[in-house]
Amino acid sequence: MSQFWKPGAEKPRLLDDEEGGVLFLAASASSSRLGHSSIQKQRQRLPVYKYRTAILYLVETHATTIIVGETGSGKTTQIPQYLKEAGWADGGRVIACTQPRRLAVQAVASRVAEEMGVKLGEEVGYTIRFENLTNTGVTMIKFLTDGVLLKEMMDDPLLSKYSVIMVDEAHERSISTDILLGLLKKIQQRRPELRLIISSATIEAKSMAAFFQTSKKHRGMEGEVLGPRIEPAILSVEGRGFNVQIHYVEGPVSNYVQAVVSTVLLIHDREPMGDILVFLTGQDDIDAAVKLLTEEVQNCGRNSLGLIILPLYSGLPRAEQELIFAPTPRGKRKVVISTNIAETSLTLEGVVYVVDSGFSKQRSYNPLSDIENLVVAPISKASARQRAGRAGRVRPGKCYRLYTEEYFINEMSAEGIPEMQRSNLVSCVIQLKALGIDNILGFDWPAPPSPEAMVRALEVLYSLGVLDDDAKLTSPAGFQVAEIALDPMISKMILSSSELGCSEEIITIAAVLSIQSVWVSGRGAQKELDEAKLRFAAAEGDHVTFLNVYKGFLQSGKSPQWCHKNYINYQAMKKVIEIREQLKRTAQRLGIVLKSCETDMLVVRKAITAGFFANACRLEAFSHNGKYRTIRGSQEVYIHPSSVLFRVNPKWVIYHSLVSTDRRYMRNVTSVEPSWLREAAPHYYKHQPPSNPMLH
Ligand SMILES: Nc1ncnc2c1ncn2[C@@H]1O[C@H](COP(=O)(O)OP(=O)(O)OP(=O)(O)O)[C@@H](O)[C@H]1O
Repeated sequence: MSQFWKPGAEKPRLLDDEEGGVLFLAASASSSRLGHSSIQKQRQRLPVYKYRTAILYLVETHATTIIVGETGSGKTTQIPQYLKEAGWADGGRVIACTQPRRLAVQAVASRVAEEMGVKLGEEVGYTIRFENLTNTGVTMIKFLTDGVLLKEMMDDPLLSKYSVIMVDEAHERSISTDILLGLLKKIQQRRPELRLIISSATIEAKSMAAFFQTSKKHRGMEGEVLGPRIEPAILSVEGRGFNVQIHYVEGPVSNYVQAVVSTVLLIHDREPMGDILVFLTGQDDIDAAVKLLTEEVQNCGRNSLGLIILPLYSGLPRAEQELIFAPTPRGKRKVVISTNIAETSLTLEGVVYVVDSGFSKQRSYNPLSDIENLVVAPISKASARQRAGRAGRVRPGKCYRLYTEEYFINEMSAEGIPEMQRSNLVSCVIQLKALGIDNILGFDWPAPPSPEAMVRALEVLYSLGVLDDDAKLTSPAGFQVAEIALDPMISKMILSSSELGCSEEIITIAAVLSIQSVWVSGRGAQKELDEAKLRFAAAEGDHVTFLNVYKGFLQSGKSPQWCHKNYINYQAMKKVIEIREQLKRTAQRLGIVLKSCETDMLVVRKAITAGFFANACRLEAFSHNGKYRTIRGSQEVYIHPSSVLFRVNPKWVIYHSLVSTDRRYMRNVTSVEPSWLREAAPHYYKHQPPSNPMLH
């Protein structure tokens, strides 16, 4: 291992072997078996405990408190409890703590309930989309995603039941977090008694403080200043849990999936027991790594029984995701191979080793071409630290970075670019409109998006019939699209399917589009996979092919063997069923009639066009290599090799998303008629007169 790996120069800041040993022993038993007094002792050992009084004082006296503390210092699990102990949840008030990700919401809520010795869903609860485990009048601490808190604002614009709102992991700067920060600043001006805590491991505290600095004081009848101090307080929590030794590769890695597999095997062969958490980019990488690792373990005659290999990504069914929390059986080692969904707030008790590929899938958006891509891109130092922080939470750990130390120091950016500035803003604008924010261009953002991106979003929403001439939500379509709370293009497709009589089919398609892929993307079986796809392939394209796969899955009695035989990802299909059920409930709530069009795929394609007309492309005349151009923006794009329309190259297509590798590829493609585009969005294509060759 020493030839490949070089220990990092960074010195451990807190390493107390004796204490580590004690905690290790305690935590190696499942924490549910820990006594209450043990848990209380653990709580008091966390670095944040020393700051309890300071935190409570600052929250009492300041409208906004910014807390910066190393990962594992105890911010997420402890601060809400301190607030509750200090009375902030008295009188029916609620303390909210937001997280960017659902998995973290559930995990942290159940940990805090356990620490408080209460049943989850009572004093401590959580809400994520489609799932509310709280008890009104009883729940005092509520964990929720920032997206859910935004949704709550639709019914209660001032979030009046909350006394303190803690926006956790603010450094992630997801679109929802940024919208939330902007809106909370507004709410504070109307509700001086509301307290905000912005917490993160690495946040740029000064710029965040500048954002929350407001000159507007709350004054009483006599002009006296009322309420807490309006300039934000900044508190830095020193110290972290346990030491994490960082190792870097000596030279750049050419294939990170392969490198991940070799590193896991090396750890398994040479390092003492302890689970491994690997960070890769997405489902395809993860599936490939799981397959490769399983084969390696079997082929090399290693003790395969010793390794439990678990994938983790958002497209996995809940039950599968939760396997990562199960205690590792004695004598075995768990390897969790994950996207960045496990990057923040999660504590996996057994994890001692982290392997960091240095990459993640990130959105990138060019407002001039109006093209949004999902690209595999290098992570920031902030992310790298979060990833390393998943080890060393209940005992010392090691992190293996698949990049060089020089790269980390000199080339990796300190923070990621806020999602707001690298995304298509269609969903963001609709959310703000639904919350009654009319002057979107003048909204006070923590990091303003480009005006071009805003204008593009307004234009698409207008063409989708979601906004009217005054840029207000239309009724009922605009409000319904906002209520469905998916990508507005998908929501519009669902609404149109109701009129076209194919909502059953379109809801299935919407569910499939919400996961990364229904196919097994293993290595070395491309030919078999292609053959399997042919069995389901529909001439109309990928969307109708998904309907064939779904039908086949139901006819097989949802059989895992059938999936295996047909190179279909069984877990993904279970997730499709799960999401489909949720969408059905939403559709019913909105009064959408669930109806099947049976075999009439023309209406299905029309409904898809009604949502995705903005993603239309035309095959270039005389193109022999399948080159398409987008209608708006005239960008060069190609059909992705995974599409059933690859090499078929119909003249007109629409796509669901783009990925960039050597070229820009369209994923999930369906052939359409140009006349449907004009029908679906006359405004959007109004600059493309009938005489324009692009629309013929
Ligand atoms: N489920 C759990 N099982 C065992 N210990 C846990 C669990 N959850 C939290 N802890 C302990 O509490 C510590 C603090 O966790 P917490 O999530 O509050 O930290 P944090 O400062 O918010 O870190 P991060 O920024 O990484 O979320 C962990 O390092 C760990 O020691």
